[in-house]
Amino acid sequence: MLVLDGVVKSFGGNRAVDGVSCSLAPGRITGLIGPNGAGKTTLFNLIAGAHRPTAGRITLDGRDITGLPPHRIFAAGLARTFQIPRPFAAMSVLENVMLAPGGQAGEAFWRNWLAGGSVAAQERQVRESALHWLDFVGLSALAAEPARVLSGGQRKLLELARVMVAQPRLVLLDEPGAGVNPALLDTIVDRIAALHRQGTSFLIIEHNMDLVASLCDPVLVMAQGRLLASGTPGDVLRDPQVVEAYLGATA
Ligand SMILES: Nc1ncnc2c1ncn2[C@@H]1O[C@H](COP(=O)(O)OP(=O)(O)OP(=O)(O)O)[C@@H](O)[C@H]1O
Repeated sequence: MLVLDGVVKSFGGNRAVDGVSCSLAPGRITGLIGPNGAGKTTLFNLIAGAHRPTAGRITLDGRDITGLPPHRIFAAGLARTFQIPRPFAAMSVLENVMLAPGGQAGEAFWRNWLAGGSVAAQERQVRESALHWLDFVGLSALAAEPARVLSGGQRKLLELARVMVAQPRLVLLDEPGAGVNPALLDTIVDRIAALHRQGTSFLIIEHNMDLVASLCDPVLVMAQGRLLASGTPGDVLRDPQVVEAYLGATA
């Protein structure tokens, strides 16, 4: 569903992503692991349109999305969450979920997204959908609270609800397990698995190997901007090149 062909991103002389080619099959939860600075987040930024590739091509379901702005890529069915979610602290949890993604003027975005009807009817539709997804991630009881009361893990769940309102086919999650307490981590894993069963595909950057092993197959490994290995979680974690890349990065 997503194909990367020779994707490069240079920052000055530093090739943060150095010729990555791979394809993601639909219906999978693909993991993306690698030591700090390997280029994982930069690759996400390229796929989601936050950065323009220096070279290479990215296609989504056969459509060239290389260099498109984030809101166009989102509208094409690809959503992403951030490593450190920053909800609008003073707005309610529900209002945060109702916000249009990608810095769009909310009203105009949803008007294009939804078919016909009055503005009031459309707002009702977005609100109902937001409430549904809040319930799905277990945050309904906090809908009216300001987002500032949410813990790190709850903010991750809020982000998940927020992207699901537009029903993307492929979701990029940047470290869903980072800074999340063990009880909420189980909820996050369970919700991702449920969305996967309902047909959503995922690409997940994660350092928590338990999370990777329980959700992801296949797993892609990046090191120094390049794709180093891919396979089942068991295979890649046993791969001597992968072990060396991690040890080298911490040496
Ligand atoms: N906007 C930028 N300008 C300059 N250099 C950047 C920029 N973004 C990333 N880099 C560099 O690109 C390289 C890859 O960084 P990136 O954040 O993609 O790695 P990562 O694999 O996501 O790491 P982590 O696991 O620590 O999040 C690093 O050397 C980083 O310093």
